[in-house]
Amino acid sequence: MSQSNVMRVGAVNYLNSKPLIHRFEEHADRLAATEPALAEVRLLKDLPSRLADSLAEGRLDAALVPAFEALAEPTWRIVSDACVAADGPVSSVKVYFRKRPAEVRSLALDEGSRTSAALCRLLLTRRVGVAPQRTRLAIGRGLADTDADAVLLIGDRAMHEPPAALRSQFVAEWDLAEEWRRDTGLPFVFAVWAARPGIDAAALASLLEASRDDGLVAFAEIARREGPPLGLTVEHAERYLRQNLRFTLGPRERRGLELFREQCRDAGLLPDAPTTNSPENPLPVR
Ligand SMILES: C=C(O[C@@H]1C=C(C(=O)O)C=C[C@H]1O)C(=O)O
Repeated sequence: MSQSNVMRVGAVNYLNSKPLIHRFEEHADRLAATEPALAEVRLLKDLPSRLADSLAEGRLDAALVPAFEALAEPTWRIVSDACVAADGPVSSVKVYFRKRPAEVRSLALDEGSRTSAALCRLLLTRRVGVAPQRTRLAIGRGLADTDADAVLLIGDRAMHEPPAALRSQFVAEWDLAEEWRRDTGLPFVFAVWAARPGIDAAALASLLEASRDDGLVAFAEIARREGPPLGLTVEHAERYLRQNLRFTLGPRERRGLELFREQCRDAGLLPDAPTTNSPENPLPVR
């Protein structure tokens, strides 16, 4: 906990995370009556990659972080079974190829991503044996701003179809959760709630679970509020929340996450050492 007894919680600022923080402040106020750790909770929103950095640097006490970072950082705990996952196409994590995957030498990676960036590298290595030079695609940039052979886009900006003229530059397109599912038969977990040591994990978990459970029955309301400002129809936004995404770390999601950890270790993207919530330190059970 920070010195002032404020619990600083960071959430991803994409549409895909809204159901996880539905009426978060109201739930925090209600639970504060019985949970002293929740007496003062502050919610901040940022890109997933920056949330992981802020948690690592002590600017946050807990955050919805890229699953890859949660697996990499041994001192964090995954504190909730609320997550951002997909069991089939996710529709907001796309790789656009200017060359056939086996010929890719340069890869531009969305600045907001850590998990999808690792998954993209993993799939390219495992499927076609390439390890391209990586560059960063800054958050304000798009497909037209890079001439990399392949480009990873995630989140809200990946939900819009590229205009036809731009699209014609690309020879292939991967939806990474769909590709993962094709190879493994399992869901893919993009983000999980992680906390620094010393945080009242049980109190925080009750808040995260209450918000998520409320969000799960509010897709229509969230889509109406959040879709149009992003340039999405309400129907599109609701379909995305309802059909593409999964918000609970169930047994299959856990298996997907463990397999991702194993494959990242095999590929040298994660250390061999025990990491967060590894079998030595299991994932939270509902
Ligand atoms: C499904 C998505 O999941 C996000 C992808 C992340 C990543 O690649 O590191 C991190 C957090 C998630 O919110 C998306 O942004 O489209």
